[in-house]
Amino acid sequence: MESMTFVLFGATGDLAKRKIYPALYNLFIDQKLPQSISIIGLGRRALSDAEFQNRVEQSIETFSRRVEHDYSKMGEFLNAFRYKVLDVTNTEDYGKLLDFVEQREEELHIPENRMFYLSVAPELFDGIALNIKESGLGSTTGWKRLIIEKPFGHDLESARDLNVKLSKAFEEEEIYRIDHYLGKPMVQNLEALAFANPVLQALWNNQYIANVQITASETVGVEERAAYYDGAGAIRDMVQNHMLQLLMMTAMHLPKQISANDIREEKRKVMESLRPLKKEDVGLHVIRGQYSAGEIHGQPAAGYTDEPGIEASSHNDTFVAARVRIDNPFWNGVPFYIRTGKRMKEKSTRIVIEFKDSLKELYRNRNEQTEPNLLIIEINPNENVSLQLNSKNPLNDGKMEPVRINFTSEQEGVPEAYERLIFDAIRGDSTFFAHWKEVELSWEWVQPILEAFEENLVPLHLYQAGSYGPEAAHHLLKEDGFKWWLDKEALKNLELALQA
Ligand SMILES: NC(=O)C1=CN([C@@H]2O[C@H](COP(=O)(O)OP(=O)(O)OC[C@H]3O[C@@H](n4cnc5c(N)ncnc54)[C@H](OP(=O)(O)O)[C@@H]3O)[C@@H](O)[C@H]2O)C=CC1
Ligand SMILES: O=C1O[C@H](COP(=O)(O)O)[C@@H](O)[C@H](O)[C@H]1O
Repeated sequence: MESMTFVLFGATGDLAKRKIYPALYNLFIDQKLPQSISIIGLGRRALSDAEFQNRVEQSIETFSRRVEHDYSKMGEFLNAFRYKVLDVTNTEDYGKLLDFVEQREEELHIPENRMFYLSVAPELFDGIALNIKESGLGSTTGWKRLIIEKPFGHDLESARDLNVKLSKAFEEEEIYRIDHYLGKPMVQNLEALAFANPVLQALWNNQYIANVQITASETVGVEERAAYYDGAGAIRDMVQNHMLQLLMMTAMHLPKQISANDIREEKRKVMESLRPLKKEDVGLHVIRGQYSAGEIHGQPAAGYTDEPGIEASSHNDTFVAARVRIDNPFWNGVPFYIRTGKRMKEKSTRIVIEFKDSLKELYRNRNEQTEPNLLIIEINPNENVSLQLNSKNPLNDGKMEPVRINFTSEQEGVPEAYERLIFDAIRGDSTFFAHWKEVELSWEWVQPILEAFEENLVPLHLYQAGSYGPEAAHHLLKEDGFKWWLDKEALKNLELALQA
């Protein structure tokens, strides 16, 4: 792996502490960092190198999935870290930074390979990129890369504007837009599931699939992020990025080659085939919700408008469900349902693929009932793939019952999303980062929804904290003759039936 400099803007922030340092540490332990690496943390507050290294160590002790007890390893790791005060709006500071980067490159015999990680507020992204270019930090004889955090814009126009500004300093191939869902092992495994298994590959189309359901439900509420979340809502926070990325990963078709460009090309094709929504019709296909007071795991939970920092009159969406149509020959006629919400009954990110049930009538004529076959891909908190089939139970008079076959189970020591993504960026593999075209097409699809919400054209359904979201989200599927699969209660019933 090539030696490099890793420049971290926002080195004193929350994301650096909780995700980035633990990820770098685990990569180091697994020998997945370059032999020579100079890591330069930047922030406004004054810190010595020793104080900074101490903070990094504390963050690893608190947040890393593992800590090695061999202290010399920790010392070796921390030795790569230096800290510089830099106000991102002060152009002079970038000149000083360039001098320091070059000095470290010389000391450590590192070629001019420079990674710039922007872990700062999004309104600072474009200014930093421009200053990197103008200061000469970006003029390297090696490579340069930019890792950028979400959110990428606030709507279609601001995202396009940001992209134009970034592209003055970095080529598209040099920009790594993080969507941490793309770093989750089971999301990365979607590619293998659909493409490396001929049995599934043959069924991956509208001839066999009745509908696809993508759920990301959370039990947490707005927490300490009122200022950001109340202006973003579930639609910007989850749907525009994570949910549509999951949809792309599920609906894309076998590329000519398994390469970053070919996979991105297939994802782009999916987004280009999404049936656009008209602002006036958004209410027919999209459900908007907000949590009211309720109970989570037996504890009382406040309603959204009673949360600290949220106005009593807020109409912000904490829940969104939508029916998405993909107008291409593979998916014509197959609704994709997406659903995400805060303060719901359970934490569960999963994709359920419901297969067509062509034998249902045959069995119904014999007074027997079959359940549809389901492929269940659990992403978080459990990782699992299972298939639900019908089978006769010899202990129950040969009655037809659904059985589930599990293919994978939780494994110890699986790298976290940030570890995988930072590792990929270090070796220049952009497969699991969001390409600008995907981001732009996602904003294009979401834009009428933003406008319909803004103009209150879509009712805001209240749902109790600790529930499965508003009833309207269930009606959305009922209209098409379907239901949401495998909310935990349903799963429990299924297991009880199996045990009986
Ligand atoms: N935290 C999280 O879980 C997640 C965060 N993100 C994204 O990551 C990015 C960082 O978030 P987070 O770490 O939570 O933010 P924080 O507010 O915790 O940290 C912000 C960082 O930016 C630095 N900073 C602010 N202004 C300046 C300035 N003018 N010049 C130099 N440095 C500055 C701060 O340094 P100092 O205080 O020393 O000035 C601090 O290190 C954001 O884009 C956020 O949307 C994305 C997903 C999850
Ligand atoms: O990006 C975000 O994701 C988290 C949910 O992530 P997960 O990995 O726990 O599923 C969400 O809570 C947060 O609001 C959002 O910004």
